Amino acid sequence: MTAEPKPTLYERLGGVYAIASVVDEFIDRIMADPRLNANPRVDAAHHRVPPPGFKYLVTEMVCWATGGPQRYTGRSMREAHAHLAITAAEWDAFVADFLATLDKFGVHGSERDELLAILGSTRDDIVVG
Ligand code: HEM
Repeated sequence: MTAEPKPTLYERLGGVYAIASVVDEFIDRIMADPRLNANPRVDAAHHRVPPPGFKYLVTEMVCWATGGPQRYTGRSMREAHAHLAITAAEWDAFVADFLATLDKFGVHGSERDELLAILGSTRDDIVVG
């Protein structure tokens, strides 16, 4: 008997349509979060960047990072966030928003843990100090 290969995280999440739906809700949530927009640089960028393009890039990145066939075409995390001076407290608010979105879509267990690990792996490139 040959063991079936474990489906990728991308497949277990439901592929691009499911991931794009989660990103859509998540970006709406963070762009309106007063804890994040209290940082004037984040607030300014959130009002300058058109949400559809932002959602497109984040969807591309999540699909790529979870093992999907997409390729991320945006800037590196360090390059995209260096000018924003994001603090540890802002990072924590961002993660709380992410968890609230996963709850809303019923993403639990291993999928939730694996997504949190991917998120956490970028922290040092995004948070200053
Ligand atoms: C794992 C965590 C994060 C991921 C995966 C992520 C992903 C991205 C991506 C893909 C872009 C677009 C890059 C490009 O334009 O080429 C971006 C830009 C941006 N991100 Fe994040 N981000 C993260 C954390 C954060 C946090 C914590 C904040 C705010 C507190 C934030 C605020 C922004 C803003 C405001 C922009 C637009 C910057 C600009 O164009 O001036 N991000 N992010």
